[in-house]
Amino acid sequence: MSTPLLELDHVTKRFGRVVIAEDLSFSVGAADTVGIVGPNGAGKTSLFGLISGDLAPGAGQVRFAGRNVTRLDSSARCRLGIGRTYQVPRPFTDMTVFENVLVAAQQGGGLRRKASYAAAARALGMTGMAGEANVPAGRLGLLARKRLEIARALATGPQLLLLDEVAGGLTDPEVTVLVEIIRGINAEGVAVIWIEHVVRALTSLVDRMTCLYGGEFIGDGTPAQVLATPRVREVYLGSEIVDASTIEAVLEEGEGGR
Ligand SMILES: Nc1ncnc2c1ncn2[C@@H]1O[C@H](COP(=O)(O)OP(=O)(O)OP(=O)(O)O)[C@@H](O)[C@H]1O
Repeated sequence: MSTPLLELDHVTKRFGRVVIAEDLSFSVGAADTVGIVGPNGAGKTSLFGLISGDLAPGAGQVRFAGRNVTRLDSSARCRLGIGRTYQVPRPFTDMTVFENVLVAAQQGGGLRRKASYAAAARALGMTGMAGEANVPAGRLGLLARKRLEIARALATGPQLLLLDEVAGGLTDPEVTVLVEIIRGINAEGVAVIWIEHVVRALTSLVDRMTCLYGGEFIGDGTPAQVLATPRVREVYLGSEIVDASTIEAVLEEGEGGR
């Protein structure tokens, strides 16, 4: 079997008494699509921090493309091919869309002038933002801001793209647009790990789903398998984020809801 693109090996992280990651082991292959669900405070964004290098684990190892990256910071990991979006995007609002993406290609991806322009243009093309290249980022609507956030991550040239709740706040048709953009990125060979509360968006894309709760995985399998897991249903029951009827509807639509 080929080496997975990403491997977490018994990773643990605590902030004082708060357990963020408890002995997590997890692997993702090249071009895989993995969805991560879990209630608020489950440790999902922190998991991204551990993968991207924004957080250092207390114990365990993170490997990327067969290399131990545990001690590398986020900029070094980004240059190796781990790109991420943030739950609260912070574009440079006075800069144009193109300039924002160019900065990501140069600062995040470490690309030089000509290559950075090409990467920025490609990222805008893949996210459907080419027509807004000269618009100041501060003037964008919500969907365009989400596209820009993805374009910024894409411009760094990732082999692995971490998406943190990019569908939040969008209408159903907008979510569909976003899913198609992500599908297109994945079709280019980029592995995607997507944290999302909008379960329907996830189930329309991912092959595999995991559920995080209290810093532990309580489900890992196809979306239908995970959503049918009693423990997963239990933690979501009464949740305002994903109600039981949404899970039922996804399950009724069949394996993965696709
Ligand atoms: N720097 C920090 N110091 C202390 N506690 C932290 C820190 N960062 C996160 N936490 C705590 O760790 C837990 C997990 O947070 P995290 O943001 O990873 O959860 P999440 O699953 O992404 O939640 P949400 O769905 O609300 O975004 C929370 O209890 C949070 O308050």
